Amino acid sequence: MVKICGIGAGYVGGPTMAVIALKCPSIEVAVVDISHSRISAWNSDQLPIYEPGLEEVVKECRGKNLLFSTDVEKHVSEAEIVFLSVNTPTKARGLGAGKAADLTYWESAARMIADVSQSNKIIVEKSTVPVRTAEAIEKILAHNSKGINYQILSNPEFLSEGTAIQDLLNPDRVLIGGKESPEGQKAIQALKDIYAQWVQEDKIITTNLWSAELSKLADNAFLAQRISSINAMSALCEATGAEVSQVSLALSKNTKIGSKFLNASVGFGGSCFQKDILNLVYICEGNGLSEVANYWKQVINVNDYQKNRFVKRVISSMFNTVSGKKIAVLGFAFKKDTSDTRKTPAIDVCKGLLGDEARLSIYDPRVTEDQIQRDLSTNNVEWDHPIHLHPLNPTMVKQVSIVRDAYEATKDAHGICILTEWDEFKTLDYQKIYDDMQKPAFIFDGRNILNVGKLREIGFIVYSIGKPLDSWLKPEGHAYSGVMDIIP
Ligand SMILES: NC(=O)c1ccc[n+]([C@@H]2O[C@H](COP(=O)([O-])OP(=O)(O)OC[C@H]3O[C@@H](n4cnc5c(N)ncnc54)[C@H](O)[C@@H]3O)[C@@H](O)[C@H]2O)c1
Ligand SMILES: O=c1ccn([C@@H]2O[C@H](COP(=O)(O)OP(=O)(O)O[C@H]3O[C@H](CO)[C@@H](O)[C@H](O)[C@H]3O)[C@@H](O)[C@H]2O)c(=O)[nH]1
Repeated sequence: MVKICGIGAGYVGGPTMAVIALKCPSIEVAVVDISHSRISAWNSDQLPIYEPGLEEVVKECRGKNLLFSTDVEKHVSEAEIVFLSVNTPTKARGLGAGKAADLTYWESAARMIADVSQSNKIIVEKSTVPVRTAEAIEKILAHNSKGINYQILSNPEFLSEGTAIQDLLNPDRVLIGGKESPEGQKAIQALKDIYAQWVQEDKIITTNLWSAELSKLADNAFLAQRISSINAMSALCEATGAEVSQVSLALSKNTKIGSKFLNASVGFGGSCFQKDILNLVYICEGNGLSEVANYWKQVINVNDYQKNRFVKRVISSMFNTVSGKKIAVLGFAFKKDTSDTRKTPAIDVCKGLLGDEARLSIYDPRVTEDQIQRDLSTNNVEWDHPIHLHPLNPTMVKQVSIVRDAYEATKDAHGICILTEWDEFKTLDYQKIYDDMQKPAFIFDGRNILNVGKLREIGFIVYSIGKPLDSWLKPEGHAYSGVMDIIP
């Protein structure tokens, strides 16, 4: 039986390797991680991450051709192909801090591979890495090769959280970058053979290493750029009386533009977009391309502007202060159908409201109390490191209570902020919620999921991103005096 090993049992490594095991019963798949808690969760009924369909895939394969282990060295040494899916967060300190990718986890995995290998291996970069990282890993491996031949491939992952299993089972494309040498081509073919078990051949694209590495950064930059573009339009809609969902609809019918990633929101979140764009900016700067760097940096600036704008809107609408007022926060995950909170806009919005001394009552159907408290008490640069590497016992944020349902969160509240588009928020009994709130009762819909007309009929004062303003709310230019930016 062919043995493969996935290093890193996170959001990418876990689901990706599980789907390979499902689709390739003749391959033995070991998923390894340095985190004991993560591995024991993968071996339990409570998987460490929530993804629709994941549990079924894991249950189908675990104990047959899929195993999870902390014995990293054993499984790496036995494998013919090693997939690297370790985290590559933004560097927090030193050269390139705040922009460059932190390759500490990546490098330590590469050194470990060099130490324990006794046979030829194909090393597959699944993590998102700066362009030319394959060169660095090759240097580490070559320095300690003991005559072993390593072929490095770049095979970036394009899954989205919340739809990871669907995306893995039915990808738009699989991208494999490798060397043009005969050995490189042979390695590409070996990886192609795995994907070909369930992906149509014409969807498997092969390129050189650097194109594959850069394509992943470009992909995320283009997606995030669309969201910042529509979010920028949402501000203009509010100023002019246009409605952003109507503008999106009109744009989406242009086949040259297409319909996806045109939902205006409180801002994009997730572990990838900001980190990968910052990395791209850093690489551009390093290559002397300051205009290109500034172009992409603007995508993040608009995202920060959108989050700031939202907080200022809440505070200015509520008589320029939320001090001591109860604000219900519905949704904390960075998008629906995931428990992931990395870089969720909810963190910045909540911190902004806390900065004005609001009392927050937060409800999210999937995110734990402990996670929310950690996120609100941890400083920004540590967010995208894995949870189990965060400091223990963070200081609890006192003005925050985390509750078990939306009705409890909104009871006696002065205002509601919708920060994640969970389906259940669309069907709440808003009449009951209104009756139980302080008056005037405000709703700030950061995801445009609610029926504004119906809410106004009930009596709410409503703000919905990019929609015509309630007569109560002032146009933007006049609304924000005296309220500081939450994200400098
Ligand atoms: N999350 C996504 O949706 C997504 C999608 C596509 C690509 N990516 C990229 O994939 C990579 C992984 O992302 P993730 O979200 O799965 O991260 P994650 O933090 O969920 O998982 C990474 C895991 O790697 C483990 N790890 C770190 N160093 C290790 C080592 N030396 N040996 C063994 N295990 C080690 C960590 O303990 C952690 O469990 C990143 O580069 C990310 O940019 C993520
Ligand atoms: O029209 C939209 C679409 C998304 N979002 C927000 O953008 C963020 C990212 O969403 P999404 O891209 O769906 O989720 P991710 O799991 O972060 O997936 C992105 O990041 C992954 C990691 O690199 C890539 O693999 C995927 O292709 C890429 O879509 C979330 O906060 C969404 O709410 C919007 O505000 N408006």
